[in-house]
Amino acid sequence: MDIRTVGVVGAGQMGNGIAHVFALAGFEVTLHDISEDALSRALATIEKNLERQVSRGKITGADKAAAVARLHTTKTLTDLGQSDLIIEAATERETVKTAIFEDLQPHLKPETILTSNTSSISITRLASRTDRPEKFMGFHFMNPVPVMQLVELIRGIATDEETFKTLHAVVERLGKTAASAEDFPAFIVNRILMPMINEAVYTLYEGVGSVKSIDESMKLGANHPMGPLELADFIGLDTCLAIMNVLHDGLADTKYRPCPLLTKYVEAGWLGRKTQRGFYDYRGETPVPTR
Ligand SMILES: CC(=O)CC(=O)SCCNC(=O)CCNC(=O)[C@H](O)C(C)(C)COP(=O)(O)OP(=O)(O)OC[C@H]1O[C@@H](n2cnc3c(N)ncnc32)[C@H](O)[C@@H]1OP(=O)(O)O
Ligand SMILES: NC(=O)C1=CN([C@@H]2O[C@H](COP(=O)(O)OP(=O)(O)OC[C@H]3O[C@@H](n4cnc5c(N)ncnc54)[C@H](OP(=O)(O)O)[C@@H]3O)[C@@H](O)[C@H]2O)C=CC1
Repeated sequence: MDIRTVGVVGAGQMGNGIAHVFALAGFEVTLHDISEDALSRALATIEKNLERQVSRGKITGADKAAAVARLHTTKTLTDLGQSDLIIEAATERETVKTAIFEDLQPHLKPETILTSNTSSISITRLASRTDRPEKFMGFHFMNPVPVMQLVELIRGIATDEETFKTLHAVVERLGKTAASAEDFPAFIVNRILMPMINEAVYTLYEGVGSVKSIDESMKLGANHPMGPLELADFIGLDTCLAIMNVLHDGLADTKYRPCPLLTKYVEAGWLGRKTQRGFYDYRGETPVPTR
């Protein structure tokens, strides 16, 4: 199937990155969010990140202008109905995602492919709540989307070969690399990455190290580009906790138990960069560790 028009649901950090790379690659993109604020912030972020690519000589000013012209926003979910491809990138909560697909369904063309950018939730279960499980897939981008090369492709039990091939070709058109993962909790990247982040939070909780020493250790001692706590703040602590809960519930192994300190930060509303406070406080000039 030839994909030309793309509807992105959720204009948070992933939704804006996904809209950015699709518009730059020549797709017509409509970005939806329930909040007007989120839509304006997303457009401002996309403009800033495109400008950064222009200033580093990665794209031209004309590429940027053309990408911006291909970007549309809406608060009305049904405006996405005529898209060839839907990418759901709303909050990591199954009830939120299921409701979005249910609301969209009556307005879709029969051939529209549905995908979710979920970090962890069962693709088979999300697909089973739609009228087209054979045209449903996990389409997992990494953060920051304009920079990261990988896209995980996750088939549900009913996903057909044509859908897989179509999305594989879309990933190539974006200039990214696809990796196939089976539909088990958190797939590949987060099955490995999130327990490491959770272990870093336990290391902090048990007083083995401070925020600064844990992050410095992993940056300088293991050559990670960001320390695990800095990365957790970057991803969003609510998303990290949601993924750990899916691993814990789905694999029924105590090794995936979310650290109580991670739960506490989320309960405080300290969700990381997006709320300006997490393992670091971002309200000043430079990030200050909170422990
Ligand atoms: C939770 C999930 O479900 C799955 C996930 O996504 S897990 C998270 C996966 N992501 C990671 O692990 C990210 C780890 N961190 C990194 O790789 C790096 O710190 C980083 C790429 C984010 C930033 O790198 P840095 O060297 O500190 O910063 P900086 O020099 O400003 O940026 C590096 C490059 O990225 C570009 N860049 C950074 N953010 C960007 C953005 N949002 N948009 C466009 N370009 C961006 C910069 O322009 C720069 O480009 P050049 O190399 O051409 O100069
Ligand atoms: N953060 C990361 O590093 C990665 C995240 N993901 C996945 O991407 C998805 C989005 O994550 P992320 O962008 O970080 O989250 P954010 O919290 O940044 O953004 C989520 C956005 O979805 C909006 N939203 C909530 N409910 C609805 C709805 N019913 N309809 C439309 N929009 C809605 C939220 O609005 P409001 O704020 O008003 O609630 C918010 O703007 C999640 O499934 C996450 O697991 C995948 C890869 C990496």
